[in-house]
Amino acid sequence: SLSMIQRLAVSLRRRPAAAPLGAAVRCVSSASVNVTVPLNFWAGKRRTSQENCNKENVYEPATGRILCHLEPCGAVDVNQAVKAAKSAFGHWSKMSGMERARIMIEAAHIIEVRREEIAEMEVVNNGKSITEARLDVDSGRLCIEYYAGLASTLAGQHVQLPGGSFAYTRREPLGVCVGIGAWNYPFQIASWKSAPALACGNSMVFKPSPVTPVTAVMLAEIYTKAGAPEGLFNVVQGSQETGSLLCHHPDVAKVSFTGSVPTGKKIMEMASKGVKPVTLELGGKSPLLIFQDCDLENAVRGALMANFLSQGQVCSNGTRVFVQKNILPEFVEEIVKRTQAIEIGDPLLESTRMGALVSQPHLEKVLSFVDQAKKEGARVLCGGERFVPSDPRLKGGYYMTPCVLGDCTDEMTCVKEEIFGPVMSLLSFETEEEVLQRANNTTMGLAAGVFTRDVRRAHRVVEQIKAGSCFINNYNITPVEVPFGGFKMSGIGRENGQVTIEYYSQLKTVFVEMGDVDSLF
Ligand SMILES: NC(=O)c1ccc[n+]([C@@H]2O[C@H](COP(=O)([O-])OP(=O)(O)OC[C@H]3O[C@@H](n4cnc5c(N)ncnc54)[C@H](O)[C@@H]3O)[C@@H](O)[C@H]2O)c1
Ligand SMILES: C[N+](C)(C)CCCC=O
Repeated sequence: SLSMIQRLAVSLRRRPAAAPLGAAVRCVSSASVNVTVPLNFWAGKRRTSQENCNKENVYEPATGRILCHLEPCGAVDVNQAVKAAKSAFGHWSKMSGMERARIMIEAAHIIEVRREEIAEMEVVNNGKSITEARLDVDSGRLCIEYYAGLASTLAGQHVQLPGGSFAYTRREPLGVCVGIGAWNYPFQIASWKSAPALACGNSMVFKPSPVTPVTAVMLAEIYTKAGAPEGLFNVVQGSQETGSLLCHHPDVAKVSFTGSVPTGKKIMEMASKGVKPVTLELGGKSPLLIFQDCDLENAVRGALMANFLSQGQVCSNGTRVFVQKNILPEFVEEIVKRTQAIEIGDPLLESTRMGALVSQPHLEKVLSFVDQAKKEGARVLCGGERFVPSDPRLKGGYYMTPCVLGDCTDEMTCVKEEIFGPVMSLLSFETEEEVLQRANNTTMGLAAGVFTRDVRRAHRVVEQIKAGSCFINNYNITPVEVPFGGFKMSGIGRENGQVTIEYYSQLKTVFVEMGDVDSLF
């Protein structure tokens, strides 16, 4: 039961703290870190590529400096990683759920001990604030703890058949699973994918985004240190070519992908060649519905959480903020005031609430969405401009001021397309029926939010919203105990929650005959 595993978790916590691993970096500051260790990892060790690849620059978003070089994996490296995962699968899949749980709980414990170090590296590689990075690390750890708890509960069913015969089902792992991640939550995504996969007895080869390759390798080291068999969790670096090699590999049983809709379609197409199941966690353009009977203070807080976490680079963001006409002026005044007060700057400072966007090209893309919105008639109520911090070390960083766009209409590009930056679009509405129709008028369906004090309205509205995660009087919380994933083009399958066990395992039915074969021949 869960309580038994919780007791196990507590008993492991009482053990002495794990010693920091080799590549530990403490107390970093922006512009001070250079990552020189190899970033590929298979069969229990960090590895340099065995191929003559062209190294790619990886940047520190806060400063624009080169942080490290990435060696993309080609076919030889990918084969090595998959071979290691296949070998580890043989051993891991034979272990009991309790045995697997023990190692996963130990990994969670090491993450807890190394929380600050992992969070700092996430900041240095991604640009988000240290405050948020700590929460991401916690979410990764909690996910591993949660699935450790479920590992020992995996079970089949016994079915009585006539004449004393019976059948039973076995819940079995799939084999080598591939995880492919986006750059916005590098450590959290690697944890959210590996935790259910490993709990079910699978092994994994994970490919992070080439923009943020650093922290997934730390997770690989942690699993190894926790006692996982060599090859259980491997990391191969690279872009499309590496991802494509993984999806097509004959020894890969499943692909779990987090990223954009266009790439998700390609992943599905590649996986279909081998009839491999896919989990797709894709983009969104989610609506946030603010009714006049809401608690306005909470609605403003919700809208800020729905738009500005991680510099607005969040798949589930509620970027289409529909506000009921009567409260629009009051809402605008408050949201603009609070948005202008967001502290932008060095993401490693405790006071910073908004760090740097992930890359120079991405910053330019987001700013061009703001320009386009202006051309199409939206009014910039605040922000939407490049920001240069006063600290000379940060002058080359990728900062912008968070933006609120007023006078938006449903046809504008800023309202139709995922911007993936700190840009909130405000839309006015009059009736519940009208706003529901407009909210659902999108090809995406990842999330949605509603702020109202009317409990009946709240449930009536979420029932009609076509989205995988609906928030009532809150936004962008993702406890690992509940499923997360999209409707429509926002994805297939779910991450987190008990249901994800089904996406990383398969049922075998065994028929047992207790009498003679009743042959027709
Ligand atoms: N639903 C979710 O849970 C979730 C979470 C985070 C991000 N996202 C989405 O991710 C997007 C932003 O992330 P991104 O820019 O890294 O996305 P992306 O689609 O460009 O890349 C995602 C990953 O796919 C890899 N990739 C790209 N082309 C590939 C190919 N042909 N074959 C195999 N792999 C390939 C990339 O190297 C990267 O690792 C946004 O649309 C966002 O909404 C969704
Ligand atoms: C933890 N958040 C902020 C809800 C992010 C979920 C993952 C999507 O990008």
